[in-house]
Amino acid sequence: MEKAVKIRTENLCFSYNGRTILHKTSIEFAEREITAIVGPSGSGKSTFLLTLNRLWEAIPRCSLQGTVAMNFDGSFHDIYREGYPVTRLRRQVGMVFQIPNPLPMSIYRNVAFPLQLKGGLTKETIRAQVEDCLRKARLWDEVHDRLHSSALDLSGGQQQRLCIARALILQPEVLLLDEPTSALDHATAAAIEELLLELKKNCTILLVSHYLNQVTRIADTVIELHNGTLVRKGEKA
Ligand SMILES: Nc1ncnc2c1ncn2[C@@H]1O[C@H](COP(=O)(O)OP(=O)(O)OP(=O)(O)O)[C@@H](O)[C@H]1O
Repeated sequence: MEKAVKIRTENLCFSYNGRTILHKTSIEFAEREITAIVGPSGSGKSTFLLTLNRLWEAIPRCSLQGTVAMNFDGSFHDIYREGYPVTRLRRQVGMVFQIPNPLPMSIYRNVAFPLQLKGGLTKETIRAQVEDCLRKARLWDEVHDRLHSSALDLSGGQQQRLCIARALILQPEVLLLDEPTSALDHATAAAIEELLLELKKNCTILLVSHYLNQVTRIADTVIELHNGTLVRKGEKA
């Protein structure tokens, strides 16, 4: 049976300062799969991820045309439709960046604050969920005795895992991961890959990766960014 579609782009075009990065990209991503996005450095993979959560809107002189629609609650929603709440989108679509971006606050608060912002939960529930996400991201053992020290003092690989934990805390339906294991040793990267395989039971995962072995190990589908357009590997742009 064909898998349901979670994300659909239609004629998606994107440019920075008049320079076209994505050109008439129409593609679908299946629900509860890991799709790897590959392609040469500088081809626009990270940019494509930004079009799926509207984060590019903070960058000056960018322009986007076309449609990005996601299936939430059984029907497709155009995420750029006037009135679609960005706050809801950010809860539904989590992201881990290529360069870790911990906030200048404690390890604990970095993971807890999206839940604190959402509100309505007891301190105990938040604490339990923070621990769960730090364990899933394979960071708990290294930080459980210094949760209230600054996240900025963590190593690059620890910061990367912290950002994975933060992305998990709201249980997003879509997870965008830009080279999430680039700063990790082999064993930790393998543990994160296992986590992604576990997460895809409930989550649609798009993974930008330069590691062919990783892509082969965990991706259900491979999409290549070629001449500004995303195509399934093996298809012609
Ligand atoms: N904020 C920005 N302003 C202007 N140009 C940008 C900006 N961010 C990225 N670009 C340009 O857009 C192009 C695509 O960049 P992007 O980071 O999306 O590529 P990528 O495929 O993810 O690269 P890599 O594999 O090296 O991470 C590059 O030429 C880059 O210089």
